[in-house]
Order: sequence, then C-alpha cells, then structure tokens
Amino acid sequence: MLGLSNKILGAVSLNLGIDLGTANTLVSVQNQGIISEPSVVAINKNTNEVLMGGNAVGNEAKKMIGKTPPNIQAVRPLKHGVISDFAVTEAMLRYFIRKALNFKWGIRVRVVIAIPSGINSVEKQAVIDSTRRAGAKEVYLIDEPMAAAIGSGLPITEAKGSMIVDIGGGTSEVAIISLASPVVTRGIKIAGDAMDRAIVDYLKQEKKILIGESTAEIIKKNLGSACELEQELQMEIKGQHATSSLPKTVIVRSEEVREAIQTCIQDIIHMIKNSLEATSPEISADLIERGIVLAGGGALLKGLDQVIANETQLKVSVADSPLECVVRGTGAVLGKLDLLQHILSSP
Ligand SMILES: Nc1ncnc2c1ncn2[C@@H]1O[C@H](COP(=O)(O)OP(=O)(O)OP(=O)(O)O)[C@@H](O)[C@H]1O
Repeated sequence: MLGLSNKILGAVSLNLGIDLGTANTLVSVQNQGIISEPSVVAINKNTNEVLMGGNAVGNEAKKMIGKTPPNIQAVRPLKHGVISDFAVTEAMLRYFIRKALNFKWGIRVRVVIAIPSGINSVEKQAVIDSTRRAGAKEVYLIDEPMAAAIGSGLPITEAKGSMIVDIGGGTSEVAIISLASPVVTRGIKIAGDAMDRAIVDYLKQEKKILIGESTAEIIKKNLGSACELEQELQMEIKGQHATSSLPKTVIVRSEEVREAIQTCIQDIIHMIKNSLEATSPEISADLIERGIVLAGGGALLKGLDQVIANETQLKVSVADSPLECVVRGTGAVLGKLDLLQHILSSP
C-alpha cells in the first residue's frame, strides 16, 4: 500500500505517471511508489452509473466479475488497449488520482499517461480531456512502447537501435528505437486476453467444460508456456458441463494449454519478425549486439523468451518487473519533462 509522506501532502503539486492498461492500471507517484490495480469498474446496470463505495473500482471490482447480481455489472472500460467506454474510464481515473493523493484536496496534479501507439488523434484528445476531468491540471501523453523502453532501462537516446516488445492484456507492441525516436513500430490486438479466450474455447471444445475468462487467466499463469517444459504441469479446474450445464471438474495439462495459445504466440512472433524485416542493416547490427527486451505481463509466459530467441536468432531478455515497465517509464519522464519533451506524443 502506498503511503504519501507529509512532505508530499504539504506540497502544492504532485506528479503522477499512469499506465492505463487493458488489464491493469498502474500509477507511479513521484518519489513515493506505485499503485497497481485491475482496470475493472462495477456499474449499476439500471442507471449506468459507477457504484458508490470503496469496492467500485480495481481489486474489489475484479472479484465481482461473473459473480454479480443482475443489476450490477463489473466492466473493463478498455478493450484491446483502446478505451471503449470513456465515462467509465474517467471514473476509474478519478479513483486512481484520488487514491494517489490519499483522498486529499487542493493539490495541483501533473500527469504523464501512457497510451497504445495505435490510437488516433481524436482518441488521444479524449484521453487528455478525461484525465483533466478526473482531476489533473496538466496532461502529457507518451506511447506505451516508448515508456516501456525507458522503464526497462534501455538507452533510447543513443544513436543505436534498441528493441522492446511489450505484451500486455489487449495489445502486443514492438518498437525499435534510436536517438529517442521510434524507427519501426508494430502492434497487434493479440496479447494476454486473447490467450485467455483461446483457453476458454479450447476447454469448451476439447474437454466439454465452460469456464470464465478469470479462470482461464489463472490457468494461463499457472500452466501456460510457449515451449515444452522440463516438468510438465497440471491442475484441477472447476466449471460447468458444456451441454448439461451441471458443475464439472477436469484435470488440465500444460501441454493442452500450450496447444490452446499456440496461434496467439505465432501471431506475436510474426509481428516481431515483421518489424525486424523493416529495419535498416545498421540497426539490425545493433540488435545482434543488444538483443530484444520483453516487457508487459505477457513477458512472464513460461518459455516465451526462449521461443522468440530461437525464431529471431537474437538474444532475448525479460525486463525486471515487466508489469511495471510502462509506469516506471512514465515516472522517469515526469522527472525530465523539459529534456524529453520531444518523445511525448501529441494529439
Ligand atoms: N505469469 C504470467 N504468465 C502469463 N501471462 C501473465 C502472467 N502474469 C500476467 N500475465 C498477463 O499479462 C497481462 C497483463 O499485462 P499488463 O498489465 O502489462 O497489460 P496492460 O498494460 O493492462 O494491457 P495493454 O498494454 O494491452 O493495455 C494479462 O493478460 C495477464 O494475464
């Protein structure tokens, strides 16, 4: 839990870096720490308004998915890395900003917010407007892969190619960066959520069991892998029989999960190869030396680094705390807004 010091509470302004993600929203409070909660909001279906009280957003709201009474719905306001519901996103941002301020008032808030590199200028302006309405006075945007590269510690300002692959919940993005500018970028809407859906479909088809996406995510994190494991794994899963709808229990094996998510992994590898094909020979030479850095929660999939290394013949490493790379990058930029003005994204 983040605790704001008296020094910050006594200050008139506060800098926040925000990674507004499909799966998780993270907020870095300058010199303090990181808040991280799922990007989930509970709404009243009758009024379409966000529920009152402390359980309407984040961890508590995620626990409600698939278990709400008919008048309440737990929704994820971002889909495929893009905001699908601006009103709900704004409510979520307001919650996170207030939490970062420890629910104190009268503090001027400056925000750097990371956005998927594929969103258009109208959507960018909408993110700025929502963040302002949620309580920020100044708002700057940065492309997610650029923030991930900075947060992974890549030397992006050098005249040498650096490559980051950010695999999140809704999107997988690649950026090859030199002199603080993206030289090649690629993105696809295939990432962690698509793997969860693939597991749901596979188990319905092959094991005649219906499960929700939250259960599929647990299966992916526990059993999911991109290549053979030294010790294959298995776990017991509870759900509903696909035809009788009665409760059903099955054993799921890591080999089955690998088969289920294979297509998603191939799509991500295809995107990476495609970006490598688009680089200049000089940058390719730099990448042979430096390799590829993986960030985002998807980077934690067992064996993914190994498979990408085999397919590209480059060194591949997973960034430290890959789920926090983007927000660490936004935090780093906040400290040097003047210096890094040119890497911020404008609508
Ligand atoms: N150990 C793990 N193995 C596989 N996947 C994991 C693991 N841990 C987390 N993930 C997946 O990482 C994804 C979340 O990553 P992250 O928080 O970086 O995404 P996001 O920033 O919310 O999404 P986006 O960048 O697409 O908006 C989820 O799909 C989650 O299931």
